[in-house]
Amino acid sequence: MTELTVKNVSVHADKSMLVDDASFALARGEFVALLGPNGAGKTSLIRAAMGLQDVSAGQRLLGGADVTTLSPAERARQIAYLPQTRPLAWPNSVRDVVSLGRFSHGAPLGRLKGLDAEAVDRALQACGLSDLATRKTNTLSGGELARVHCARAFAAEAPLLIADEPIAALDPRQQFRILDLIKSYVDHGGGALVVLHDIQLAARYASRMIWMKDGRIVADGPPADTLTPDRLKDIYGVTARIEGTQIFIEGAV
Ligand SMILES: Nc1ncnc2c1ncn2[C@@H]1O[C@H](COP(=O)(O)OP(=O)(O)OP(=O)(O)O)[C@@H](O)[C@H]1O
Repeated sequence: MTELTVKNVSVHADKSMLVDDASFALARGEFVALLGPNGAGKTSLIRAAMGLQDVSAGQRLLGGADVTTLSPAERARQIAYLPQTRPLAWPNSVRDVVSLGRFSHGAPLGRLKGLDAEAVDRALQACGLSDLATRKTNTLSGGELARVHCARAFAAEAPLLIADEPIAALDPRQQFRILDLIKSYVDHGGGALVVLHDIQLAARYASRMIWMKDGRIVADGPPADTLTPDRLKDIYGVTARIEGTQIFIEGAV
């Protein structure tokens, strides 16, 4: 079932067109990679899709309802959002940060109980953080912190997840770990839209790739159909060879 539908959405800021007539849908059971060069409009599009950014045209439907008619908590119960910038101003414990994922369920501040506490425990365990639950977040490595942010998103136990560059600045093992966690979430019935700059990893994990350039979606489909040397040349301005699942980027055009 399609949970999130974006129809002919455009976003302007001042006189600039950030997103131009974009349409896509995200359903449960899909791992969708959103790709495109810096400044293509990926973050603007996903923020618009969730109703966090005003649009100049188009519709955003979440579970059939216009997102703008849903409260922030109602939206958060349906879409867990892992933004690109994830400030943690205070050195809270890992468990407290992951618990933030339950606020959309009305969980109170302080120690969580019952179903909320169980959801936090499940998210900590899924992300391999049970042993780090009492650690302060300012003592963690970048890879551990990335897993904390994932766990916070998973703790919401929302049917959809939107993650904006969740593997930026992580080493290869940590990148696989995060993408494996998202894959497992999808295998268990979630739907994920993930902004990625690593084309190879996107092709390996995604069931669908949405390609953006200059604010427009220029292709949307399985890697086998949409990942081509011509696409990489058009979108990123690079020459590339593709052999099976291997992508060899040879240089700038
Ligand atoms: N509020 C704003 N006012 C003016 N321009 C903006 C505003 N927000 C974003 N932009 C511009 O819109 C363009 C698209 O930005 P966006 O963050 O959506 O791109 P992106 O594809 O997510 O980029 P990246 O891969 O670098 O994160 C950029 O050129 C950015 O400078």
